[in-house]
Parts: sequence; structure tokens; C-alpha cells
Amino acid sequence: MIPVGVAIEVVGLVKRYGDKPAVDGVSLSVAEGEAFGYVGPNGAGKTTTIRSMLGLVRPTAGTIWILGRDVVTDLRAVLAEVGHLPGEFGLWPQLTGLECLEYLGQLQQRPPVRRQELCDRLELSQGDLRRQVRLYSRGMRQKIGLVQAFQHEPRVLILDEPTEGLDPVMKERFVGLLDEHRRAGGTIFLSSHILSEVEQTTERVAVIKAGRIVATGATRDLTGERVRHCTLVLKKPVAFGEFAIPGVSALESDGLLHRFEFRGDMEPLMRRLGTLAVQEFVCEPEHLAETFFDIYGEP
Ligand SMILES: Nc1ncnc2c1ncn2[C@@H]1O[C@H](COP(=O)(O)OP(=O)(O)OP(=O)(O)O)[C@@H](O)[C@H]1O
Repeated sequence: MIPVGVAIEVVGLVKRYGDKPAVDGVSLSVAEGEAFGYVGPNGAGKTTTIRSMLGLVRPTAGTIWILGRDVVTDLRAVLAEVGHLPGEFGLWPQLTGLECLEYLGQLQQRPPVRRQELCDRLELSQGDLRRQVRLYSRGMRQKIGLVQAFQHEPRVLILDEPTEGLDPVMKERFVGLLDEHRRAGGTIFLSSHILSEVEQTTERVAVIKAGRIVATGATRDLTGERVRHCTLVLKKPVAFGEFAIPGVSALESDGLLHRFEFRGDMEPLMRRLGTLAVQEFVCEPEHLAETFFDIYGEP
């Protein structure tokens, strides 16, 4: 029995191709209204997990429930509640954009109440929608993928590399769509290798490697106590020792230019800076990417 308030529950998922496990005992739980990130290197098993969630591959072992329904035995009902954007989204080249949206809409079994609004926001014109998708750019195909995923107002969004091929303006609009979905109480499961995107849009994250989850937690906690990389340029030189402030480490300084790492409460540092002739101060938080590579021991 799945507890009330759980949108996605995966228990002991295994998927083998021949002898090789693509997913090797994944369990995870996503609450309704939560935005959950799923990250990992190439070939880790992200797409296989998602394809299992959508009934596109049959698990070797394990069970997946979405909104309390078993995906294997109750797939039609599950798909009516889910907006899905597969990785490497394929369309039918001879169909127009509009025909693709209509066909995919029929599979969703719910009216595409947001289609027009979404096309407007993602700048797919009526002219674009009347053209065959074989004439579309990569980004235009991805926009069709996003429109079909959101068009029927699903309760759960399952998105595999959703911003592939989108330009920065369209990426921002996509982030806006995710925000609205969350504010309306919707659930998001987002797989991406763009870690800044996962940081910006999710509150919890699982890291998968070689088919197994190796870390999971609040997205902000996964970075631990955040290290900030600071660069300070002064108008008048100040001695190296002047920066013996709690939280400062790895200081490099030539008197005018100071580079250092900072952890913890910024107030003492800011008070100290207030007494100096500062030309420029830049302070950037460590990103999830750095934690992620720590986990893998990669650069
Ligand atoms: N249909 C298939 N037949 C055989 N092996 C497969 C099949 N699909 C996936 N695999 C293998 O399963 C493993 C996991 O693949 P998957 O596509 O799930 O990884 P991923 O994390 O989504 O990777 P990427 O970030 O590169 O998209 C890989 O080793 C892949 O080669």
C-alpha cells in the first residue's frame, strides 16, 4: 500500500539487458508537489529508470507506483496523469507539428487545454505548426516535446534532459513553466546532466552511478556547507595577514588582488570589507557540479 501524498514510488527496480544490469536495485520516493532531480554520468541508468516508469520497458524486478497506481498493471490510468518528455524525443517526420501534438494528445486521453498558450510562450507560430517536423530545427522539435508534456495539465511531469537543444531564452521560459507547475501543486521528476538546471529547479536529488543510487538528499545539502570562491580587488594594498577572518582559507594575495575560499557566516567578512577601499568583490557559491564530481572522483 502506497502512503497518501506519494507521487512516485520505486521499489527495488532492476532492469537487465542480457546479463548486464542497466538499473540494479533502485528505490526512491517522490512526494506529491515535490521537484526531484535525477543525475548521473552517461550510461548510469537514468533513461532506463524513466522508461520503466512510463511502461516503455518492462522491469526485470521491482515495482513502480505513480499516484498510487502500479505502472505495469494500470498503465493507461497512469499515463492520463503524467506528462512525459523522453530523452532524444522522436517525432514522425512526415507529420506537421500540429498533427504530432494531436496524435500525442489522443494518447494522453485528456483535453490539451494549455496547447495554444504553451505554443505562444515557446514561440511556435501557427506557420511553424503547419510545417512538417522533418523541416524543424532541433530546438523546435524539443519545443513540441515540451508542449505535449504540459498540454493536458498533468499532475506529474517526468522529464528526461528537457532543455536539450533549447536556447537560453527558451530555457528560462521552461524554468518558468516548471515553477508554475510546482505552485499549482504538481510533481516533477527531472533527469539532467546540466547540474545548474537541477540546482535551479529541484529541491531533492538522487545521484545514480552504474545502475545504483550512490547519494540522495536535499539538493542544497548535497553541496554540504557551501564553499564560496571569492575574488577581491582593492584600490590600496593591504597585507596578507589582514585577512585572518573566520571562514577564509586558501588565500592567495599580492596586496591588491586577493583570492580566497570562504565558508560560513559572511557578516564578519562584509564588516571587514566595509573598512577597506574595495574596487571589486566577486563571491560565487560552489555548484552541485563540484559535489557531483567529488562523488565520482572526476575533475
Ligand atoms: N535497449 C538496450 N539494450 C541494451 N543495453 C541498453 C539498452 N538501453 C540501455 N542500455 C544500457 O544500459 C545502461 C544504462 O543506459 P541508460 O540509457 O539508462 O543511461 P543514462 O544514464 O540515461 O545515460 P545517458 O546520460 O548517456 O543518456 C547503459 O550501459 C546502456 O548501454
